[in-house]
Amino acid sequence: MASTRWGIMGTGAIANDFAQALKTTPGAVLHAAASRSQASADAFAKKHGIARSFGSYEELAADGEVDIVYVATPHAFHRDNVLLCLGAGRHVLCEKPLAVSAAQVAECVAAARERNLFLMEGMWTRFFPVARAIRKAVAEGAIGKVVSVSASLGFKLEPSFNPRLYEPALAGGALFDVTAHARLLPSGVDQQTFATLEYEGGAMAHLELAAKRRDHRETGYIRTGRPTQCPETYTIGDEPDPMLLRARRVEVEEPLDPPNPGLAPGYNYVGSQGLRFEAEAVQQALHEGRTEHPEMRLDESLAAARLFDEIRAQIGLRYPWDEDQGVARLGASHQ
Ligand SMILES: NC(=O)C1=CN([C@@H]2O[C@H](COP(=O)(O)OP(=O)(O)OC[C@H]3O[C@@H](n4cnc5c(N)ncnc54)[C@H](OP(=O)(O)O)[C@@H]3O)[C@@H](O)[C@H]2O)C=CC1
Ligand SMILES: O=C1OC[C@@H](O)[C@H](O)[C@H]1O
Repeated sequence: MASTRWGIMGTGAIANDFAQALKTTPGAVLHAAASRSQASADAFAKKHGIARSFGSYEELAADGEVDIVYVATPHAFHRDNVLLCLGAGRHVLCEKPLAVSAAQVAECVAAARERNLFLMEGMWTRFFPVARAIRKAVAEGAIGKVVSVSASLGFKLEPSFNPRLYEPALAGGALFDVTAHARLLPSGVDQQTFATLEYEGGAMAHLELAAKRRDHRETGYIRTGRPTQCPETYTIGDEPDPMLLRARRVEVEEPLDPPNPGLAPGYNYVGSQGLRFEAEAVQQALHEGRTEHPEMRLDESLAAARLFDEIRAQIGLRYPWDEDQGVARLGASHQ
């Protein structure tokens, strides 16, 4: 297998995990790491056996021997970091979200397309064997037509765990950090309504009102085998219901190595050993001369960014740069 020289931008928690995962990725070469400080870059490079270390992101972007840069910085900087790399002629894999507004994502996508460079948002779980097996089963009609998907993902994110999550200037908060994984894109508002209700005392209810569903049999459920971010077993198909005559349920299992649940040694985040599937997929796309990955297209990142803008406008979640980006004010389009 041809090799791919990776450059890692940022030396935080996920950068560590990605470097760790690259060590188990066939064809991956840990070529360079960059930090805002030379000392951090050196320490990171030493820990992971990386050949080159740079004390600025600009130096990494300028390294012509880097095949692709993995951007692992806080959300608020993704746009600038991505544009820096693309501007220097580097392919880019950027952690989620690709950027923090639709306008910013559009800038990144335009820059990549103009320069004919590879760009992908790091939706890592999409490349897990189990996720691919689910998509295949659904595409083959194993559970019939899916008309409803609901996703739920939550963590107890303590400020002490990672302060960036509480920092507006770094685009902290659950929307960008966690919702980015769920990717529920809007389709046909007349057909389905999702409502979230907040009760006195803080309780919340999530309702799905479907006007199009013809019969229960066509409802697709995806259940995870275990309560963890990266399950290895999913059951897809109908909700268990004694009234169902033609239930179609399929169990899809693709164990991780080392297996979940739990933190694999050397990693900061649960399931991060699975980052290697994403790295491998990106490498293959590069070797095929692609500028987008067919399983994680840029149009999808754009659509998700528009959805996030909309959610932010509706819930009044404002970030410091919104005035410049034209992100709608609370209620501006919903009064
Ligand atoms: N796929 C997944 O499941 C996960 C994805 N992520 C994503 O990865 C990205 C980084 O998250 P994570 O590694 O947890 O974050 P960390 O805070 O642990 O690391 C971010 C790194 O970015 C660099 N950085 C640049 N500018 C700043 C700044 N102003 N303040 C703080 N750090 C800065 C720092 O590296 P340096 O000092 O070397 O420049 C820092 O170590 C986010 O986009 C996040 O959503 C995170 C966790 C899991
Ligand atoms: O993407 C993520 O997944 C795991 C979380 O703990 C983390 O904060 C988030 O960035």
